[in-house]
Amino acid sequence: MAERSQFDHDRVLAHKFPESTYVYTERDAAIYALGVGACGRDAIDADELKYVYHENGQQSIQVLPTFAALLSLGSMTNGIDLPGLQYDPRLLLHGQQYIELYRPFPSSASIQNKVSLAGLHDKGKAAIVEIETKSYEKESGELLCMNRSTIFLRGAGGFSNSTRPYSYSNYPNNQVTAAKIPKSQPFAVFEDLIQPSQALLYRLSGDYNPLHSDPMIAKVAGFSRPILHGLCTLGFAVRAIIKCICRGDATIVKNIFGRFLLHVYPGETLITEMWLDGLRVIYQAKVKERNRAVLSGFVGLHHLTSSL
Ligand SMILES: CCCCCCC[C@@H](O)CC(=O)SCCNC(=O)CCNC(=O)[C@H](O)C(C)(C)COP(=O)(O)OP(=O)(O)OC[C@H]1O[C@@H](n2cnc3c(N)ncnc32)[C@H](O)[C@@H]1OP(=O)(O)O
Repeated sequence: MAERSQFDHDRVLAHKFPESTYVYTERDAAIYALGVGACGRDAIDADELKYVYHENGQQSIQVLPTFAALLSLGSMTNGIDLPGLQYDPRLLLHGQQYIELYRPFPSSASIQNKVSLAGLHDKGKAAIVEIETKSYEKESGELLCMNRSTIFLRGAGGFSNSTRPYSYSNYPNNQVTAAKIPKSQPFAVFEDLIQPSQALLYRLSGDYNPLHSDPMIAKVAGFSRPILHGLCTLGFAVRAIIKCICRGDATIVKNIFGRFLLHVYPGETLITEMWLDGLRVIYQAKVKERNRAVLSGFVGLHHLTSSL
């Protein structure tokens, strides 16, 4: 545990994160799409070929909305650097991700990321850090998306007074809350196999955390073998929602929230259950083999498709 004397609330809140740049091309968007299982069951999938190939003579490939999460990764590849917060990077887990999309992504772009601290919480056994990243297209200066990434640092809690554990956040509590899963039958269910090599493919999109590829590191972190990236699981679940609820039209996705409840092993089967609640899709993803929920959240839509 970090020593209490090292924690200085004012210093932490005054901390400035460096801006980061992220440049991507169509190739990156296609590798990402394959990494989250697009066309994984059917190489000519009518809803998904457009994410990996210039189908029907289209000028550029389309970009999945969850690609937005990669933009926030750039600011964290060297770890989370907060004054007074010490943690073992091998025990880091991704806790939650919230994404707001302001317009569809171009198939290639140069992005400027502005990064800030959105939250910090002392949970005793763990510290929770929330990082907000606003991503602007360099050429137009337009804001493309906002990501809020919640990082769960096991063993790094206890840095504040235990009778009044430190908790700070700079956004409304009701903006992102764990989704309440309805008791009713889901509106739609989608089953997908996560290939045994999925994490090895997904990491090529920029998250090279060895927790997802190195058996020894995975053991140190408490897992029997390397686990799947949380954002890969999120990509699978949102792709299922785009297929089943958006009828393949990803442009109607407005925002995305997911809480990672439990790790996923590559090679497992993911079942995504979806419920419609107005313009919000509540979802839960379960691992079939262990019958355990691993991810839950919501996807907000601009409108419903006419065929629903
Ligand atoms: C783009 C940005 C990228 C960022 C870098 C990411 C790098 C990646 O390479 C890393 C990954 O992808 S890791 C893989 C994905 N994540 C996971 O597999 C984690 C799955 N979840 C768990 O194991 C547990 O929920 C666990 C361990 C997280 C929590 O379980 P418990 O220890 O049992 O916690 P619990 O006692 O239930 O709760 C303690 C307090 O913590 C809050 N909390 C719990 N789960 C949370 C979660 N997932 N996210 C945020 N907060 C969470 C609880 O609310 C509780 O607080 P309180 O007592 O105030 O209610």
